[in-house]
Amino acid sequence: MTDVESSLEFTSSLSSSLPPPRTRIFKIIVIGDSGVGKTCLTYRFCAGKFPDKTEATIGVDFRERIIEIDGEKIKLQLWDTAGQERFRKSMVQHYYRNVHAVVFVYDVTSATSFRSLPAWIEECKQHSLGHEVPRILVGNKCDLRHAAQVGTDVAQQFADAHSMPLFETSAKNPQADEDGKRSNSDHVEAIFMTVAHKLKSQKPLVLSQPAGTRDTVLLRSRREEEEKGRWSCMC
Ligand SMILES: Nc1nc2c(ncn2[C@@H]2O[C@H](COP(=O)(O)OP(=O)(O)OP(=O)(O)O)[C@@H](O)[C@H]2O)c(=O)[nH]1
Repeated sequence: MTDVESSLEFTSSLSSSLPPPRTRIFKIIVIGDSGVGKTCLTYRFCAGKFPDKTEATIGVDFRERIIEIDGEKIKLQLWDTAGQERFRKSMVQHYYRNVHAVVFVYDVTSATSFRSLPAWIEECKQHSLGHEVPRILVGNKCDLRHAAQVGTDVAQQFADAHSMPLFETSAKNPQADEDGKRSNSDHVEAIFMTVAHKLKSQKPLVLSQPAGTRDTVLLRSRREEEEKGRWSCMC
């Protein structure tokens, strides 16, 4: 055996004895009034489609997706929280524990849901979520443009005032942009990928199973569960 061969053999036996790389998990909470489309947005990102039917979230639903950025697999754990006060009460403390990012959602066809945003921001503040936690603002249901009550300019002003990027999107209908290439469904992807890129530069906070082993299976089985029904928790 040559020196090169023996060194290759050594390297390969070394790498097989090293523990497999671990996947970082990031918890992202999605909040906003009831009916703005939090379930549909998270489902679209994790299951790749608009759900056939939804019901008001009770407590919280979890959805997960593993994505790869710059060669590293990271897991986004989306907490789809209940918008209705009566379904939130017992859970609120859990929502805000160890949060890595927040997605605020309003419905572009509901001025009320937009007016509620300061209250959602205040709730975050009361649970000690500082400005170091990345936050983004999402105006959903853009496929219903004709019924819009919240203009982009007003939403952008609000986003700027709170130092958040604004995305307007539709969890439902991909609509071709003027150039005919991009669509609102790309925005759903872009929204969570933007968050992921921000999180990627953070230190590992929670470690899960080795990448590419149980996580993938877990994700698949959860997707299957999504197909069958809901997977929720009221803790
Ligand atoms: N047209 C349109 N309808 C949407 C869109 N997203 C959600 N919806 C509809 O809006 C309704 C509420 O959607 P959900 O995703 O359940 O809303 P939610 O914010 O999770 O509501 P809670 O669980 O009560 O907090 C459902 O009837 C959805 O089909 C969208 O982008 N376009």
